[in-house]
Amino acid sequence: MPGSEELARLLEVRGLERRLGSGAGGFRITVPEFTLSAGDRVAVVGPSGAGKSTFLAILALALRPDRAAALLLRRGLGGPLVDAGRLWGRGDEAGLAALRAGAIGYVPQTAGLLPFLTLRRNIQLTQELAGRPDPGLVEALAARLEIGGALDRLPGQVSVGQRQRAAVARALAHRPAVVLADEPTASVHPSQADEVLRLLRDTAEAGAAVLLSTHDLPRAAAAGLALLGCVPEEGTEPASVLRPLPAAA
Ligand SMILES: Nc1ncnc2c1ncn2[C@@H]1O[C@H](COP(=O)(O)OP(=O)(O)OP(=O)(O)O)[C@@H](O)[C@H]1O
Repeated sequence: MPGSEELARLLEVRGLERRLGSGAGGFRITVPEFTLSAGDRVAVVGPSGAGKSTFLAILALALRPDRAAALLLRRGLGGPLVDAGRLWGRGDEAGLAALRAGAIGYVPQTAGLLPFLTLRRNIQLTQELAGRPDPGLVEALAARLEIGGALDRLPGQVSVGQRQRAAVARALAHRPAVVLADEPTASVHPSQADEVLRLLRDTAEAGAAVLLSTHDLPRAAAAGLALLGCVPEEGTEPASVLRPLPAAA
């Protein structure tokens, strides 16, 4: 019988590797072991170009790993751990799409909103794909992220910060088990950045796991996030490894 710690585990990675490009112009990222459980809040930190976005894109199932001894995701507490590595291996695009839609909320670094849909429709999209419509939650997220007045505008008609906050709302609107946010506070005003972090904290307290990347180590540490380092490795080619870091003093 699995223990309660195992049942709370929402994401599990072991022996993961991905290479981008080749030779001196290439890059390799390795993740020996990484897990996220319900309630976890983790910040990936590291220098620019160290591989934070690549790591998040792999976990979001947007980028295929070259090798993964385990890449497991759970759609929610009580559900089974699904082997995404096996889905990649057998080219099961429908299975991967269902796992992305049901388990993951992803904020890409450049927001990734569809330009021909209003902010409201962009946010509703994750609810539709997951089969969890909830117009009240769209309104509540928009109000909290201060984009309520912009919901019926297109992404091209709002500021970069408003687009980024809409991307955060879209990633949370379907109540995913795992939230992956690539620098979600990079383009927003400092007071709104704190509110984004509070919203992600509340999301974790409601039973999700939250992993974000950031260059703002002081804000992440002050918000009580655990730190995961994307650490450049010495060697013949540019490479990084993901390792837990001690809590910042
Ligand atoms: N297609 C590619 N071919 C070769 N190298 C690539 C490719 N795409 C990205 N890279 C390299 O992979 C490394 C990791 O990039 P990534 O965007 O994941 O870093 P990051 O830590 O998120 O950076 P930043 O903090 O600046 O956003 C970089 O050194 C980048 O130059």
